[in-house]
Amino acid sequence: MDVYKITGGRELKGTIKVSGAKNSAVALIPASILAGSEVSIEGLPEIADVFTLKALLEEIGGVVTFRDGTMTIDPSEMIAMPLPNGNVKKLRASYYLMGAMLGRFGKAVIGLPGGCHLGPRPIDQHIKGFEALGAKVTNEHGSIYLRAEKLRGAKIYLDVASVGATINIMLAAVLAEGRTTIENAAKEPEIIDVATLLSNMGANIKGAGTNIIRIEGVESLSGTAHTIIPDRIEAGTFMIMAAAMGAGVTVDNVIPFHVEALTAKLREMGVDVIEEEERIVIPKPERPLKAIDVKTLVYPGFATDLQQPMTVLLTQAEGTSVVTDTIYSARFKHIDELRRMNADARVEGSSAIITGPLQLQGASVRATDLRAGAALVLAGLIAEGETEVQAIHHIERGYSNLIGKLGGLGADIRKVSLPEGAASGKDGGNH
Ligand SMILES: CC(=O)N[C@H]1[C@@H](OP(=O)(O)OP(=O)(O)OC[C@H]2O[C@@H](n3ccc(=O)[nH]c3=O)[C@H](O)[C@@H]2O)O[C@H](CO)[C@@H](O)[C@@H]1O
Ligand SMILES: C=C(OP(=O)(O)O)C(=O)O
Repeated sequence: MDVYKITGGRELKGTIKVSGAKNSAVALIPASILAGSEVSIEGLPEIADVFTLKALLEEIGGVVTFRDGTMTIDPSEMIAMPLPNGNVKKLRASYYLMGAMLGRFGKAVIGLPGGCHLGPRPIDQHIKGFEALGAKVTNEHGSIYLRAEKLRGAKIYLDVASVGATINIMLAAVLAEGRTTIENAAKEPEIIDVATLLSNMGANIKGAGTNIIRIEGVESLSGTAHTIIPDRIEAGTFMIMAAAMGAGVTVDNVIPFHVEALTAKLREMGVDVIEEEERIVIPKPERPLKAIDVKTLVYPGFATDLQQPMTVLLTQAEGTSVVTDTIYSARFKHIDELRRMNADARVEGSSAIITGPLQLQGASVRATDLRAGAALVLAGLIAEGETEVQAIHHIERGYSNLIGKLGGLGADIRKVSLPEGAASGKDGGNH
């Protein structure tokens, strides 16, 4: 079993480079299924979710290479192979295979997806969209079966502005006959990135990034080359780490506009955030930081994916902070682990209440999901003594070379392989 061991208390200093966006990557790779010829995507992060999607494309007959962050995918020999089990269960975003395979083949069988356990993660809006386009959708023995004689454009109103449903409906609609309108569409930057790839493949999409997306179906799509956007959540994680332990940190390869909600909140805490064209500089913050309230919202609001690392930073702020997650109200499993590390934090309904500042203490803790893992790494960087973070497979689904990147800033963090059952104190099992 692999764990991260962190000796806390070291200042972070220097430049840290952000990788390509996980939440774009996991949609761009399935989007390649729709092309008639080779697609290449540059700047992909080397994370478990990307390797799993590569394996899934190979399972359906894709010829895929992945070197130095560039994936080339030849989709021409792909077939509508059912994918009820195995790799599809390893990530939430395997649900994008539904839209892409339905669009290309008029059918798909995809096992219900995995991903982080953040409470219920329904896909009813995806299904509503597929049905509106003319697909018959059934759930048989834990797999979603999608079949369509012919997909026809439709007007679809999303009851919730879901990123996943917006992208999945775009994937299914680009080759459908006629016009599709997605109303109350989500506006996240990853949606624009996917629409850009599809447009460069020959799709006709207007309005991505606004709440109404219009798609005119086309006959066919062809291969293209695309460079992925930077990961705003990874960038935000590093900004929060810099606010907590930085002595002058530059976060490189970030679109400052994408992290504005976080920037505003850090400034409210008293952290100086300097925005440059593709970089953000955080000089050593003055102490004490101020307590603040945070509410997660759909983009451009404060991202739910940054809520967990933010709660750790707030243990270092003076006063009481309230963090409310309106997207995933149960995304607080890391709070119990933080309490083990001496944090004064508790959960009430969909909020975490944190009082600081308190000296965190190293402990053996377990990542319950991806961003909980990043939060615990941050807690380890702050804490006095050694912290062992278990279940790091969650972290490696979404952060590329985290150890190397933080080590480059001066953190004392290493990955250690322990014999099964040898982790300190707690069990390290999978969920
Ligand atoms: C709005 C938001 O912050 N979305 C984030 C969420 O997206 P993720 O794709 O997980 O979630 P969605 O944006 O699809 O869903 C947002 C909300 O709508 C609900 N829902 C979704 C689909 C559906 O069919 N029915 C339904 O009720 C969800 O339960 C959730 O409360 O996590 C992703 C990865 O962590 C992030 O990239 C997204 O930015
Ligand atoms: C929860 C996340 O990932 P996923 O939706 O892929 O589980 C995340 O990116 O924070």
